[in-house]
Amino acid sequence: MTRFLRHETPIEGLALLERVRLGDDRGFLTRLFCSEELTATGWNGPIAQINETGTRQAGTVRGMHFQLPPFAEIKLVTCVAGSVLDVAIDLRKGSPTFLQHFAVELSAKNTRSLLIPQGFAHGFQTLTDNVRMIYAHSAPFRAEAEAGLHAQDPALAIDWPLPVSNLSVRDRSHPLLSPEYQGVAA
Ligand SMILES: Cc1cn([C@H]2C[C@H](O)[C@@H](COP(=O)(O)OP(=O)(O)O[C@H]3O[C@H](C)C(=O)[C@H](O)[C@H]3O)O2)c(=O)[nH]c1=O
Repeated sequence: MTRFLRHETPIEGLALLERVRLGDDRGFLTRLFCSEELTATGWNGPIAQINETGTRQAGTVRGMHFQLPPFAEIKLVTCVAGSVLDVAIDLRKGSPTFLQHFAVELSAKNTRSLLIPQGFAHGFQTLTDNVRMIYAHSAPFRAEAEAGLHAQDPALAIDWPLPVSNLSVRDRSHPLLSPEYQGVAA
């Protein structure tokens, strides 16, 4: 029995996964990752890292992050406490959906995860206090490969549901996109 139902999004390669919840009188079990199943849905390698973030206040935005090649990464993003608006932006050079984004609510309740291919920037806004996020990464963290877009860049036109707050110093410093920006090799 599959534990992940894949839902396509308007952006090719970016998939919304519904993690099937197995319940009984004690509660439930859902899988956060399954190499057998996820290979078929786009995760084509080992997990290099699994990270957790905790965010105290609603309205906080983390992002919009990506790693440059050769450390570009697939990310599987899951919310295990609270809820967020999760956003992935297509940065793939030549993509027909270049610079378009897809936004979806991830929450501890809705058992959704976003499977984000290489060539995308990722970020989220917390919709509740005390959010916990789990990320599986297909590439190791390399500070020298870190890059980011500004979450409030008018060129991205992301409609954050709450007033944006608590941007990190680094996230506040991401430059706005120039009209010449071509994206990243996917
Ligand atoms: C990603 C990462 C970061 N770090 C260090 C670097 C900084 O000193 C510190 C916080 O990193 P950052 O400010 O990039 O963390 P977030 O802003 O919460 O980024 C996270 O949220 C956004 C939405 C994402 O998409 C990132 O993948 C995810 O890491 O942890 C590590 O040591 N290892 C790692 O794998």
